[in-house]
Amino acid sequence: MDQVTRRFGAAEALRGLSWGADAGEVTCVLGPNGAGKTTSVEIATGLQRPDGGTVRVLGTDPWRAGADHRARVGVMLQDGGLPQSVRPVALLRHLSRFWDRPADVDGLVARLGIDEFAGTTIRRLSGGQRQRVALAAALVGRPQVAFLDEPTAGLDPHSRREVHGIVRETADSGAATVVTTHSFEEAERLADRVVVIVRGRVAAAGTVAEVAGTGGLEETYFALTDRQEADR
Ligand SMILES: Nc1ncnc2c1ncn2[C@@H]1O[C@H](COP(=O)(O)OP(=O)(O)OP(=O)(O)O)[C@@H](O)[C@H]1O
Repeated sequence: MDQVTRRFGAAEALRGLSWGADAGEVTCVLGPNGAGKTTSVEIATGLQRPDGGTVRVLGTDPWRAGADHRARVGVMLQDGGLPQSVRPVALLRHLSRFWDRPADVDGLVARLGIDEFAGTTIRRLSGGQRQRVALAAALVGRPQVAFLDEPTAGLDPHSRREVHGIVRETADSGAATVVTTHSFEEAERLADRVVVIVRGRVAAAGTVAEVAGTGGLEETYFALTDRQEADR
């Protein structure tokens, strides 16, 4: 996306935001609460329309994109948006039928431990369980681009490890894989590239080594965000 702006009333959520993600790479998007990460993911997936700037995903404007484009883009949002009264495996099987070559549902179910709560409706799942179903739902169509909004937030260590493996494999299979996170450890472990968003603008972008420099990602992050806070 290039020079994207988005305002909500008087609040400028995105103030000329420009960043990209390449195929075959994990791009981790970091930034304080309210920086604009979710807004930019929702714009990139066509769920919100930007006020200004240019957005292209697989060469297409996501706001105007049709079903063919949307079938090639996987998205996991923070609040899930899953149907509440369905059981998880039934949901994933149902979704998998939208694609000619879906992912192996049984494999995803086993890896994410979804079989342990297969008989429970989504309404009654714990937060972390629901999140694992939302991740599987985002990836079941083997998307060429995956937007995963805080996929590991609140997950237990085993689930987090499994999600890291799945994210890596998604990128290795060729997908541009965008992951928002508040975890430096996660970004350092997973990311090929890092984008730091502060108050609706990109404060730093590049490989982990480029952004982290000699001091490490955490130190760089605090230097960038403390400075921006001081600029308010
Ligand atoms: N629908 C809306 N109406 C009004 N303000 C909104 C709306 N959506 C987002 N905002 C505001 O836009 C800014 C960016 O929010 P966004 O959710 O993109 O942040 P974020 O970086 O994803 O934060 P977090 O780390 O908390 O998930 C915030 O100030 C938020 O209050």
